[in-house]
Amino acid sequence: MGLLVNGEWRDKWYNTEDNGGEFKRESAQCRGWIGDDRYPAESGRYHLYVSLACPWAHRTLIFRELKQLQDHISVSVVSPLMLEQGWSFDTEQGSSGDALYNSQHMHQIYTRHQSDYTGRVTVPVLWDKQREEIVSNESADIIRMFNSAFDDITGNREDYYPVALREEIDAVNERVYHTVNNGVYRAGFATAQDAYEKAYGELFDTLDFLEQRLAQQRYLAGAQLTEADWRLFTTLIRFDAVYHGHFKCNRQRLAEFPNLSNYLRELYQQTGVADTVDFDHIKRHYYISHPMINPTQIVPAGPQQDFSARHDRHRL
Ligand SMILES: N[C@@H](CCC(=O)N[C@@H](CS)C(=O)NCC(=O)O)C(=O)O
Repeated sequence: MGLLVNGEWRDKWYNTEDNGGEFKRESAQCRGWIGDDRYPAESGRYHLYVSLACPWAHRTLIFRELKQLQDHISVSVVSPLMLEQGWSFDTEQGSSGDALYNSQHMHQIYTRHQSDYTGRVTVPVLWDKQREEIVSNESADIIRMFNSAFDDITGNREDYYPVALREEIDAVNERVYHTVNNGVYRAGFATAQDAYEKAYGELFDTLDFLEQRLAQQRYLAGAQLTEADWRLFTTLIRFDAVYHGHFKCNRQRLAEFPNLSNYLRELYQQTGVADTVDFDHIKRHYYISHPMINPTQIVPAGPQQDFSARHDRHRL
């Protein structure tokens, strides 16, 4: 685990000391947009680098399924283990290999984009095969592009960010991002008790709020499934297997929230979504890649979960 400094890899963990023990996530640096002059929407031109373990990358894989982009955007999957060299393409550990350049490590993709790149080497990455550069390494942007940029190519016009619901979606996203998506990391990577307790408190306040909301409406922004739901989904699906124990988010398990757990099963059962969920990668990534949290690197055998079980969301 580390970062690039002027194109050189340095093996270094997150610095929480300068922030009173709080984990602060760096902003993504590459923010290009499909549909702009540089990056026209074309079938076969773009490639996604993802980890099946990573909740941010997971969003992009879900949108690739929902928007039927599988034949238009190719994918490489990194190994679940993020160790001294960061994300790797170790096929023995479950990576698909780098389909474009046969690289060994993800940091080589970043230095191919910019030889003196400085910053963390994160997934997902949307890569332009023609210009040989990163279009975007921000999942929130990538799913917005996937939502509409390729509609003329696929003919799929399903809209997960409809104009009429944007204000509502943006408001939910804002709270869910800070307190849930990033909230579990703020709890898990905290190196001071008060920083951990703050993240823990905010996380469960938001889960209580969402549980209430889902008692009255089927989805986060109302009667229609939107981007806000998919952004929450990738954290919820990992909750009991990883965040509850490994990140100490243990006031209760997600399975103990009746509405959230039924809602989670409904989302999991949408066409194509179950294929994007890989608990082997998810569990091995977190429990092995963070030795300061889990020094034995033992991967827990449980919990037993069945997301294909019946849900009750039709009642709303
Ligand atoms: N803002 C980014 C965050 C992505 C991110 O932090 N990914 C994690 C994996 S879950 C990563 O690659 N971390 C490596 C690191 O921080 O060095 C996004 O949403 O796309």
